[in-house]
Amino acid sequence: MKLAIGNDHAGTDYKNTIVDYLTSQGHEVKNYGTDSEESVDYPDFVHPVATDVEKGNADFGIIICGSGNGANMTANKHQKVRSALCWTKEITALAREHNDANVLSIPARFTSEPQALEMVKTFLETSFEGGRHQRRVDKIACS
Ligand SMILES: O=C(CO)[C@H](O)[C@H](O)[C@H](O)COP(=O)(O)O
Repeated sequence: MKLAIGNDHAGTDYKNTIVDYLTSQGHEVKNYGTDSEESVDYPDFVHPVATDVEKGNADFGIIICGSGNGANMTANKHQKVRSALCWTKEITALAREHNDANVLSIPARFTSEPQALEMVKTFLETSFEGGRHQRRVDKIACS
């Protein structure tokens, strides 16, 4: 898969672990995140991920900040992006099954690293169920 990942200073360690895992699995990963722990502004590192997903240059995006909220809000400004803030494997599976999420937002300061990795695996392995959920997803967009 083609994946795009972005993070601020709160997510650098998690990003490195996730990128190592994804590349070891043969995924193509574009890293838009900061590689430092110096304080930065999360929108600068999230908009490029959302743009890639929106334009079809990435199958999925993964974004990481301290709470996951700022990154999630930023990504969801993009028309074709459905970014889900997730903190458990179960919520992550539902974000794919019911919401057809195409971006996973991880709250690095409120999930363990193994749990974040588990969420990434679940996100990529879980399919959208369609059916009644498609109708609801179609109603999310406002133009
Ligand atoms: O969680 C975040 C945005 O939703 C960011 O990662 C920041 O860490 C958060 O805003 C806290 O800021 P700080 O500069 O790291 O104290």
